[in-house]
Amino acid sequence: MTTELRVLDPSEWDRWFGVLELAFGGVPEAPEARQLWRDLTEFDRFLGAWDGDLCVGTAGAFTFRLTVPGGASVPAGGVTMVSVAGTHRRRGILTSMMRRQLDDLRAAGEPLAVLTASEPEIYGRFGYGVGAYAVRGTIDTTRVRLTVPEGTDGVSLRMADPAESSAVCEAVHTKLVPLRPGMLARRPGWEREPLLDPPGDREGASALLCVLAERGGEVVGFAHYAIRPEWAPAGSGGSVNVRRLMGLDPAAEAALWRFLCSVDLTSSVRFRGRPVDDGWQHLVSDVRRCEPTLRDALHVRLVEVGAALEARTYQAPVDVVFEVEDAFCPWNAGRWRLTGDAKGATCVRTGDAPDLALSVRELGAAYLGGTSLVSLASAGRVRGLREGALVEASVAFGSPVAPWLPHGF
Ligand SMILES: CC(=O)SCCNC(=O)CCNC(=O)[C@H](O)C(C)(C)COP(=O)(O)OP(=O)(O)OC[C@H]1O[C@@H](n2cnc3c(N)ncnc32)[C@H](O)[C@@H]1OP(=O)(O)O
Repeated sequence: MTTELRVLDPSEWDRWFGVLELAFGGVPEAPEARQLWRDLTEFDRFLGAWDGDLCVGTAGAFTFRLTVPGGASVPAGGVTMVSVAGTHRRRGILTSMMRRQLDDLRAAGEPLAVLTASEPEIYGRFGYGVGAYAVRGTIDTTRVRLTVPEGTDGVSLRMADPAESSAVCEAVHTKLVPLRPGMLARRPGWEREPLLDPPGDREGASALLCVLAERGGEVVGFAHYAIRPEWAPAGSGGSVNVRRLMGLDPAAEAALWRFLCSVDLTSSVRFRGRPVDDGWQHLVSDVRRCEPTLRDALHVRLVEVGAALEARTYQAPVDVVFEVEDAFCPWNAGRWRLTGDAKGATCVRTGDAPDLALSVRELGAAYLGGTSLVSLASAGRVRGLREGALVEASVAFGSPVAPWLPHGF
């Protein structure tokens, strides 16, 4: 079988998107979601695999800038909408699309690729590591009490129309982007994404609601959520389903959590996709009754090892030689000397003896500071070759703020 891989033409989009929908189970996207994804499609960066005039594979890359430890905003391809038709699976079409995409990203000078995976097992073979995890949970609000920080009572709350308040919510998001590794600066149009609320996806819950947190007339946070009341069909007690919650300071966030935990006729708050170092864990009286569960969130691939490692800073001085294995992008393979600290870094080719041996996947996992090299070494995925090098590098790669991506793409 020969499959042709080419950039997507706008006239092909509907057929192309149909292949993606079918690969994801055949439930069609709601019209407003479909329209948004079409509007966000960057046609010169989206690929279709064709068997004659049959579309059999899809993959795209959004143009993002990724916040990295130290606060720099680094060009990153946001790999998305990957699928292969069921009739053509396991014949290497995904592999050929990943090959082409990483070559294209490299040619475009993007040192990083990121994605959120439908299944975590798919992308390791292409050099992606899990760079950020996220937490989901359910707070039993009949049993859990919150202790909020000073200043929380000074935050006022106001219900707002989600569409009308979109600009102020987006402004809160934009202010937070440089403060957390893993967050993405995106092109115009993405502010529509949090408002997607197809009735078919609500599962008995209300339409999207928005509450704004304000102080001195300024919006300092917001929560997007829906309520599934006690009497909703298939409900097992009323719940508040949090879609997004963001505050510019601890009091703003606590005010929003306190509000959501006290909605009448509900007995739980369900959330997903929260950062692993989220403040709620320390507000609650009983973390067991919140059932936190860890899940992979952002997968990171160093497209150019040298440029990527130079683009971030290091929270402690580091001077190590990595022996990097990268079978899929062999231009990265070999020895690299990373020298850096909190002010900056250089990462250059070297012939010196290696201090640490690892694959590019582990570098991707550790890159945002959310997964420690020591932890990876405990699973045999990083090998220390010089005494002290593993701890030195692991401390340096860490981040005081856990990486987080508050949305999918
Ligand atoms: C960023 C995103 O968009 S994530 C969305 C990913 N898409 C989906 O989950 C939609 C449903 N699934 C699909 O469309 C397809 O099954 C895909 C895209 C996951 C795989 O496409 P294929 O063309 O079958 O993959 P390909 O033949 O290139 O496989 C390459 C290797 O990955 C392995 N692989 C492929 N899919 C999976 C999987 N879901 N889990 C584990 N391994 C997998 C294959 O076994 C193969 O291994 P091998 O080289 O050792 O033989």
